Amino acid sequence: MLDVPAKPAARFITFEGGEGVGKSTQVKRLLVRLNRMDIEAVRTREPGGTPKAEAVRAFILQGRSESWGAGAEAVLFAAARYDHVSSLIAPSLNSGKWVISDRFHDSTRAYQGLTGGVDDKLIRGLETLALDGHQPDITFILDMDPAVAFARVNNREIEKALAETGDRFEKEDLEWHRRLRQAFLAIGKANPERCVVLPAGQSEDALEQEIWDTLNRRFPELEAKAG
Ligand SMILES: Nc1ncnc2c1ncn2[C@@H]1O[C@H](COP(=O)(O)OP(=O)(O)OP(=O)(O)O)[C@@H](O)[C@H]1O
Ligand SMILES: Cc1cn([C@H]2C[C@H](O)[C@@H](COP(=O)(O)O)O2)c(=O)[nH]c1=O
Repeated sequence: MLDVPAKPAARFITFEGGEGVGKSTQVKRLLVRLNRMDIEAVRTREPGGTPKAEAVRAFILQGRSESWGAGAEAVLFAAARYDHVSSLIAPSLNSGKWVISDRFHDSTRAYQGLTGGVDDKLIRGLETLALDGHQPDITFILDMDPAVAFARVNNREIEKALAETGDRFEKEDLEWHRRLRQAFLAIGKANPERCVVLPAGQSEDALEQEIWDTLNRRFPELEAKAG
C-alpha cells in the first residue's frame, strides 16, 4: 500500500466579536495560511454567504427590519443561516473543505439575545433549526474595548460608504457596544470547549500567530501535516 499522508478532517471555524475588532482581517489571513498548506478552505460570512442569505443581509443592514423588533430580526438571521448551512456550509464540509465564517450563530445570541433581549428559548429553537447539528469546531471571539474598535471602523468608513450603505448595528451607542462585548465574553465563558477568547488589541501579525498556534494545538493533524 502507498504511504499517503492522511488528509486532515474538514473543520468549521467561526470568528465572532463586536464591530471593527478585526474578524474579517483574521479570516483572510487564516485562509492564506491554510491555502499555503494545500488545505482547501471556503471563506464565508454572516449574515450572507449565499445569494438568498445576502438578500436577507441587505434587507436587515439597510435598516428595513428595524421597526419589526429584535425577535423578528432573530428569525430573519436564522432564515439566512438555514440557507447558508444547507447550501454552502454542509456541502463544503462534506466534500472535505474547511469552512471559515466571519460571524455565525453566536452573533444572534449576542446581538439579538443577550443584548437585544430576545428570549433564550426562541434563540435556541432557531439555532436548532438553522444549524441542523453543524456546530463550529472552534470559535474565536476577538475581544477589545469598543471605543478603540470604533476608531478602527471610522478609519474604514470612507471606503465602506463607497461600497455599501451603513450597517445599522454600527450606529448603536458606546454603552450598547459595551454590553455587546460583555455578551460575547459570557458566551465564551459558557462554552469553553468550543470558544477561545483572544485579545484583539494586539497587532494583526501577533493575533494571526495566536490563532494559528491555537489551531495547531486544537487540531494535532494540522501540525502533523506541517511536518
Ligand atoms: N490588529 C489590528 N490592529 C490595528 N488595526 C486593525 C487590526 N485588525 C484590523 N484592523 C483594521 O481595523 C479595521 C476593522 O477591521 P476588520 O474589518 O477586519 O474588522 P471586523 O471585525 O471584520 O469589522 P466589522 O464587524 O465591522 O465587519 C480595518 O481597517 C482593519 O484594517
Ligand atoms: C450574523 C449576525 C449579524 N448581526 C449583525 C452584526 C453586524 O452589525 C452586522 C453584520 O455586519 P458585518 O460587518 O458583516 O459584521 O449584523 C446580528 O445582529 N445578528 C446576527 O446573527
